[in-house]
Amino acid sequence: MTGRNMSEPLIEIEGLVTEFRTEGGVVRAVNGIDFSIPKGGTVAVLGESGCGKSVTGQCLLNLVRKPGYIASGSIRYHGGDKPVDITKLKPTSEAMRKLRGPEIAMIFQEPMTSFDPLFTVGEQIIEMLMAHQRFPNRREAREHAIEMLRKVRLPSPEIIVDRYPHQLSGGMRQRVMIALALSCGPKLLIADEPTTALDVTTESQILDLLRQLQGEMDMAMMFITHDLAVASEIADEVVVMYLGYIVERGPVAEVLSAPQHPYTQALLDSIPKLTDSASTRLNAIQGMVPTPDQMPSGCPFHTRCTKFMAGLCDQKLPGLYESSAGHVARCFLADPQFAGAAA
Ligand SMILES: Nc1ncnc2c1ncn2[C@@H]1O[C@H](COP(=O)(O)OP(=O)(O)OP(=O)(O)O)[C@@H](O)[C@H]1O
Repeated sequence: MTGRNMSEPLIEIEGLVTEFRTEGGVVRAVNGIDFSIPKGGTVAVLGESGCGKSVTGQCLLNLVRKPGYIASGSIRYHGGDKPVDITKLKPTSEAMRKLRGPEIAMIFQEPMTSFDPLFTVGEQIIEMLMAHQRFPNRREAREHAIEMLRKVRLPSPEIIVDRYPHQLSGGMRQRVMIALALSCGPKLLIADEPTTALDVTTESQILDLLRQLQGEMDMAMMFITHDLAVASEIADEVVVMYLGYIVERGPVAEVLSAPQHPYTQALLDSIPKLTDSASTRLNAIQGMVPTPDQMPSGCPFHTRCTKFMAGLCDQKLPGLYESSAGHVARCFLADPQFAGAAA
């Protein structure tokens, strides 16, 4: 995190709703979410599979594929001369192409999806740089490509630049994908589970690398993960999603030390602690995330919640209640008025 003013937003998401048309009808994958990503800061978007994290990332790049679409809400980007609402741009427009890549880049769990197997990694970085007119000729673009490979701490970048993706190990490919994503100097990097497929040592090296590059390049990050430990390592703020809703949001230290939502508490209980003995059983969250076409009434989490209150949680959707500055949770138990009445 750089020393800049954390209140200066790079991205402001307001009331974002994303739907998919399916045979069974319209389902909502993202359900009216609001959050900001500060310039130079890192926000982790956390939740189990199917909670809407990746779709949120796709919305920021205006890349939601049919049968999906952004139904309402706004995503304001403040990285240029004047703010632009990404949801108002056509996905194929010139304006969107200028944002996607050079301003907002994305990395994924599986680097091979980012590469064309028929071209060397160097050629692919050079293509990206030439497409966005970053260099007058390919020779200078190649120099920059080698520089980027060096920046992601790859050994012998002058050799790796001429390698094909399949000639590299998983960890190396991940570094090359980061080099490709960062080659145009984006102001925001969306990282969608980039370390999930890696072993623990490589994961920790890639997280360190991302943190260092973020500081060097003064870049914001939206880090999508199902892993609370990873979120705690990398993020300043955390947004916890469940079935397309934000159920808790706040500074990472606050959310982890004083989680307000039973879902966040359950996620915390399900990760191993250093003090656990080898025989300690982890408390997996009971049941599974329902699909959005089977959205429970009331609170989306009530069907799995250990603190479920019949007649309330299954009837009414809780609002977002603030427990401390900037820390909110969508649970009646976090409502100071409710807590006061129950006491
Ligand atoms: N192509 C699609 N067609 C229909 N529904 C979709 C499609 N893509 C996503 N969805 C819906 O959006 C929901 C959220 O998906 P999303 O990929 O954002 O979840 P996620 O939290 O990122 O989980 P994962 O880590 O498994 O990707 C899914 O449960 C699904 O109902």
